[in-house]
Amino acid sequence: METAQQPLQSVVWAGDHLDLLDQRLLPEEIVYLALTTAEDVWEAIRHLKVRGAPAIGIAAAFGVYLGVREVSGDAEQVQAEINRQADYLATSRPTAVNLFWALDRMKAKADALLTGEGLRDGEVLKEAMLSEAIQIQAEDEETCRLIGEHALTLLHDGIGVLTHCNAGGLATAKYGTALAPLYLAQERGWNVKVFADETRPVLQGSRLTAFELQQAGIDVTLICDNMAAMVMSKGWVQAVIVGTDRVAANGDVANKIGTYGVAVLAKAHGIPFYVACPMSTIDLNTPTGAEIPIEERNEEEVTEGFGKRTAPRGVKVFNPAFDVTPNEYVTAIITEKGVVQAPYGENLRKLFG
Ligand SMILES: CSC[C@H]1O[C@H](OP(=O)(O)O)[C@H](O)[C@@H]1O
Repeated sequence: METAQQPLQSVVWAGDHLDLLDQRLLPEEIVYLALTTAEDVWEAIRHLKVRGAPAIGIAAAFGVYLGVREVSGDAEQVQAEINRQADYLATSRPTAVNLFWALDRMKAKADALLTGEGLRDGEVLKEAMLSEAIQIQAEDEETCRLIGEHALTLLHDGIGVLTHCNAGGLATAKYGTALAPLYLAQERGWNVKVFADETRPVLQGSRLTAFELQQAGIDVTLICDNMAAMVMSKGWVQAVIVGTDRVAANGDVANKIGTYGVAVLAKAHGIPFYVACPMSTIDLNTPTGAEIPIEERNEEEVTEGFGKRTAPRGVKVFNPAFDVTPNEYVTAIITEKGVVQAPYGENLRKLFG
């Protein structure tokens, strides 16, 4: 799926360091940071320089390699450091399961080489970690393309789509999850009108989604989060499609704060609410949304903005970065293996075979 204007890549392996697009500076500045240590990657994830569940997992995978590449010793000594670096990177953010999925995959790869193939050479193991991180990124690009193909079967030429936050190329290896079908629709010459919620308080919608889609030449209208109801009431939206950071085994969906409200509005207006995600975002080990850890972030994200303080000093602030949409509001979950509908408990388990 080649589009005229490909979205910027958020994570780029540069041969001996990681070039990472500092998404905090978008849309005004396009700045790539050269990361050389696991600490650099931890800090980039924590402070949303890189964000979006798949992109976080990809960055963390490279972070494991950056964390062990200077270590000397045999394979067992290097494996111990791999596990230590993975456990450290796992503390950067709590909600997006792709972070833990990617780190577990790096640890499992090392374990398979040592126990399965009897690897003893530490240098070979380090190179295997780099290869695995590169593989994770390459697989995510293909996964997002497939998600786009399946999602497109639910949309049509001339449709109005509303999305919340950014689940585009900036949140993944390329193409995105929720935005993937929009790029594909453009390639097919469809006329799709997108309404992008600005997504307070960090404004991923206005800063990132509106930026990505405008760069791609896709018809996007930016709205404040509190305008979604009116836009739906005017009949301008025929589908909502969002990404997610973790889908529980029963189909409850954790996503950017405000998503639950959009899902309730969609139901109230009889509009389908679709969630697009790779299987790596589906966490069968978390039974329901109640068990998904919800990250709370600094109050300054809420009280500072537009270059000045926008709230009285000392006021109490609640700043959850995510909320959970109960599965009964989810029309379908779109993955690289196809579209999943309720009953989610049974059908998500089937997805994994
Ligand atoms: C394709 S995952 C995108 C997902 O990640 C965002 O969260 P954050 O920007 O805080 O990393 C948001 O929940 C998006 O839906």
